Amino acid sequence: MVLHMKDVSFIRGEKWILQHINWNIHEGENWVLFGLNGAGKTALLNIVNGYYYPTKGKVSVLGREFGRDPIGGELRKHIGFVSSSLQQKFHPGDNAFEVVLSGAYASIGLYETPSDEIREKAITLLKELGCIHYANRNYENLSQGEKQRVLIARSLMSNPSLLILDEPTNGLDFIAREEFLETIEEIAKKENAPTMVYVTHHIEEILPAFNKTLLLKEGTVFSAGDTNEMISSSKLSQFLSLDVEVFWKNGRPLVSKRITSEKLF
Ligand SMILES: Nc1ncnc2c1ncn2[C@@H]1O[C@H](COP(=O)(O)OP(=O)(O)OP(=O)(O)O)[C@@H](O)[C@H]1O
Repeated sequence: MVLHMKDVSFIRGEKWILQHINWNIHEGENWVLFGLNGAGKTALLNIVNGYYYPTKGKVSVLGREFGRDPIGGELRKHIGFVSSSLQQKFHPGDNAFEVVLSGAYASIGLYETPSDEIREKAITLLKELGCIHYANRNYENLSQGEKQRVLIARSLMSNPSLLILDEPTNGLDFIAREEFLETIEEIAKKENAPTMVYVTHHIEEILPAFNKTLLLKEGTVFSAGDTNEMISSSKLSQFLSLDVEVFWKNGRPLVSKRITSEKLF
């Protein structure tokens, strides 16, 4: 089991941000975590990463139970994390190669001297992700799309068992987004691919590899299961409290608000 959450609730101040979350992720599944702004996605990810401790309930990540086993840097080495929120954290002056190398240590910044093997691995990943030609450039000067590719290479340095992609296409233009999604699809097809969790509020980004979806609404699980059942016109209309239609093209969904015939004329 990659993730096991049983009746997890989380309070901040007076506000219950998450309530009664039950979520199991098995090996071989890739999940979309879908929810509108303020649904609690970031809070849920922070619990998975061990940054927040649940107020109630049980959480196990990669077989380690929070509260029983030590959770920290060691666990985080097995969890790849790609989020544009990470981008501001790197030290000014670090180049793309150094950012990728730091993934081997799950650290922000490079504090150890990487072995030749680690350097080779970073170079291989930079090549695979099409970023080798800007490896020596200052990370902070790269475009959003370039930065996100570098972050994926960084996240794969430690061969993670779980890869979390937190709204990874933020700030990408259409072409950069589609290229980025192709890369994710390729990672999913690899032997020993990590289990992936893709967090988004954009339905059209749901790739065929993501066979499971959790719909999170106001801090609770609205529904969870096979993606084709979750991302259907009827389910999403209930979830969004808006009459919508879902169309599938090349294994990817598109959603639009249903227009009544009265409004057409
Ligand atoms: N420290 C806090 N104290 C009080 N409320 C908080 C705190 N942190 C988050 N919240 C609230 O909890 C709710 C869930 O926030 P969260 O950031 O997890 O949502 P999200 O689904 O990631 O949203 P978005 O898509 O906008 O990033 C929001 O209403 C937010 O205002």
